[in-house]
Amino acid sequence: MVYVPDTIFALATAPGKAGVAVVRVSGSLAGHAGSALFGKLPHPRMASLRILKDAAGRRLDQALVLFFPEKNSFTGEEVLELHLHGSVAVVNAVLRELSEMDGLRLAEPGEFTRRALENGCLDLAQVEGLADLIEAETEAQRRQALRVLSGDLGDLAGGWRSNLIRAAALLEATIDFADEEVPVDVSPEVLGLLGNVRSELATEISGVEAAERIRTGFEVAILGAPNVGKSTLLNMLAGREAAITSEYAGTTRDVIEVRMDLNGLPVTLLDTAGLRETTDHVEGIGIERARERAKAADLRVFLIEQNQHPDFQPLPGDIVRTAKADVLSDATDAVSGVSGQGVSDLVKEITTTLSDRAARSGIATRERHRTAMGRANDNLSAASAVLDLGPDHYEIAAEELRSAIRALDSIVGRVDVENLLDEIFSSFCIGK
Ligand SMILES: Nc1nc2c(ncn2[C@@H]2O[C@H](COP(=O)(O)OP(=O)(O)OP(=O)(O)O)[C@@H](O)[C@H]2O)c(=O)[nH]1
Repeated sequence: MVYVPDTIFALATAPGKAGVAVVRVSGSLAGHAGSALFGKLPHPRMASLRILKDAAGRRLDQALVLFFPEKNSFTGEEVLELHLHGSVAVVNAVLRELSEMDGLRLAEPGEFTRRALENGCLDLAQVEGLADLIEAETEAQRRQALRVLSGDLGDLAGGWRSNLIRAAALLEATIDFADEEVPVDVSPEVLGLLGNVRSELATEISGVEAAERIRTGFEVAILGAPNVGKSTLLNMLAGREAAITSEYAGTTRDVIEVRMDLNGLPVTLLDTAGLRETTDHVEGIGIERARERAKAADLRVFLIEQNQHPDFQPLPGDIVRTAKADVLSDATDAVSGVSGQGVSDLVKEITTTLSDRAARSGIATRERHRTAMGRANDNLSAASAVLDLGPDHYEIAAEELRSAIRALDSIVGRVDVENLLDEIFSSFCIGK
């Protein structure tokens, strides 16, 4: 018997009051469900305004409906989209009606996308790109996610794969004809192919860290002595009173985090406890935390009082500013969280520094990709090393190439990823 998956349905838009709410149905009974709700199905992929009715013929809503035939939809299955009036009551009534139809059930989180993957409409990297696109809050995140969703990583891995398959084929041919006189030495060509793939892998591997930062956000820590004005500056940057400020030194004790969009870059600003020697136990813990978080941050902004020597060592690339520019006679390189003096300049410098780092990102965006590329790279370096030992060792080199191909295949989900799927899809919301 052929296994037919259930037909699933869910609200695809955010729950709550809205102008329009979209309910999506996917599976072999999607068309049936549509006919039951509003009669004849519209032309494939053409919007049509219909009256939806329940089984007893009572009106549920007037809605724009779309029908996508099998193989011509996001999931690869028949898909029905109902663009309803976005009220809780309308959505609930339609979901209730669908749940009463035979063979239909509510979708699990990410189940639509999972079906798209299973039906070959998306590869695994694209699924990750889609998850990132839905999470995207800033321009940099949107652009990066869209690149992965478009399949660029799959294309790149596909190119490496073809090169490695050609290299493996050359080796296999030599192995198969080992007893005969082989006129050509294949190792230069094989080494050339491996060299190209390895250098591209190295570039991509080195870009993952920056890409991860774009995904999860850059951390910028504001540091300085107590009372120098760190919290006031953070509030000015955040545009709201995120941190408590006061004239008492030692006000900020724990690390305060504010997420913001800094000219398209996702940034988490950290306000930290003022750095000083203290006998106060709780303040001491805060200062220790401040130092640790600041060390791990992507960038540090040091605020110093005029004419005071900081008792800390900025790292290369860190930003140093004199505090309280508004009360200084010479406000060069100074900033004020009270008057706003120097703030746009500071924002510009933070943005430039982080943009330079963001520019190092490649197409691969996750630790999972880095691990797979790293494994492939190790296999290829092992293969290159044994190739130099002569044709007797080609068998081992070919095995290393096969392992490298398997590692690269895991990026797009061709192999070895069953155990990852639950983890990846659990981060999706229902209806996606
Ligand atoms: N004139 C002037 N006063 C400021 C400025 N920034 C902060 N202050 C004042 O300095 C005092 C300390 O400000 P905070 O922002 O709480 O300083 P902080 O560095 O976060 O202090 P801790 O939490 O103790 O580490 C407050 O009374 C602020 O009003 C500034 O740019 N100009």
